[in-house]
Amino acid sequence: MSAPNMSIATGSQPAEGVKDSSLASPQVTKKKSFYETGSDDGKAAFSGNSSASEASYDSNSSYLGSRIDRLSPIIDKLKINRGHQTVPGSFASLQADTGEPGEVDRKAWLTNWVEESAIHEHDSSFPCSIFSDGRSKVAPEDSISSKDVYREAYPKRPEPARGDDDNNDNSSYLDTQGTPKFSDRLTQLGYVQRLPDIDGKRHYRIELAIDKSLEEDKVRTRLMTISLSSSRLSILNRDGLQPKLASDLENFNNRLLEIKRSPISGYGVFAVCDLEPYTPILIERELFSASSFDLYKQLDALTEEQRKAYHALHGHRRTPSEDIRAAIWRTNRFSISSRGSIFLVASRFNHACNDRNNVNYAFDRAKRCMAFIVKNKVKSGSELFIQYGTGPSHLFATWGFRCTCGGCAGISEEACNAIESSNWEENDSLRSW
Ligand SMILES: C[S@@+](CC[C@H](N)C(=O)[O-])C[C@H]1O[C@@H](n2cnc3c(N)ncnc32)[C@H](O)[C@@H]1O
Repeated sequence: MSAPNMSIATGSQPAEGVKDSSLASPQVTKKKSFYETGSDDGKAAFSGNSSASEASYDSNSSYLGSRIDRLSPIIDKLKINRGHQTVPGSFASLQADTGEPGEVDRKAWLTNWVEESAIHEHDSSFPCSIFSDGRSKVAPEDSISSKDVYREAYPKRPEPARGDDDNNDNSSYLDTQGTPKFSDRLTQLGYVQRLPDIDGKRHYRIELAIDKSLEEDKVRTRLMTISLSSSRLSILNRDGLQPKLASDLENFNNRLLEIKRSPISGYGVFAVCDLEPYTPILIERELFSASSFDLYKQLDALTEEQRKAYHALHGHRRTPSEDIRAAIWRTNRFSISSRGSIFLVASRFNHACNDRNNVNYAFDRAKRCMAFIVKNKVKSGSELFIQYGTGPSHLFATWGFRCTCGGCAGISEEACNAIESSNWEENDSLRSW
């Protein structure tokens, strides 16, 4: 669809504050700089001399309340994109035929460059959103997109302009019940400010308020990005050990999985309902991460309750004299950047070889949490397995157990003896992920 009268904010003029009356609160009682309400991240994002960052707003506004982390000033990045003719991804734009700012805000949306055309800036530059991590472009997987903002701003897509047949499809915005898809998305339109016309075209500054919880809502790993608000999970152990978790660990149940005794060995993790492929079943923050050099220091830093939970984990001693604290760490750690991280619930996953393991996992470095998803359909009551190592010999040499998963041939007595007599060569393999 082309938008012949669309114009993009240049941001070349300083923002004077919130001009728009419906996106920001009409009753501006207190003007406040974004520096005051943003998180540290948000502050960093505004460390440049963007005039937009000086914008004032009503901190009590439902749109720009304290949940808002930062605005995305359009202006700085114009220089970066100067001279380019196209940019992939989304950017802020305005719908055609807007009038006064009051009208503009209702029609403003983020639009996708690939899908829709827009009029370039007079200097061929493009407005972009700025993220606190310094990116200027909106990646396809970012939650900030035309549809997000659009959905936030409008429960229903407005009627297309007369004669604009291309614009008649709500399917990407609304689900079969007519309610917005992804309504959990939290991107919000900040405000729109009319600037002086340039070359007879209307010009606006558009600022996007990105809800702080937008980033917090996502768990990003190399396998998947999970939107917490649309998942049935929250990050377990996010703020330290949950009360009662140490004592309840052995009965843990998050309505997708539970810990209980396993026919394979000790405790295991089991599906409590039928699970579809790729269902996230557990997102758990690490209890701590350690190397063999600072393990005891990390353990000393745990609370009493955390330590109790740690000591309840299974620990395989390689020698009778091995310190049980080290044995527990070696038995349960997940390898992350050459350190070993402990996850209390995830420590109960048993291993299965070959196709028997049905759970994948990957780490979100920013949030320090491991996300587990099922690989294939899993029946309620089935045991959930991850893969620790490459086969029975490796498992025995590294963790000292003989695999009984049923998915492999196991390991013979002779092979075990051979490994044992090789003097338990120091094998520091970690479970990889
Ligand atoms: C990280 S723990 C897993 C949970 C453990 N079953 C428990 O009770 O806490 C690893 C230990 O579980 C046992 N285990 C895990 N997978 C196994 C398998 N496939 N066959 C036999 N034992 C297994 C071994 O004793 C291993 O050292």
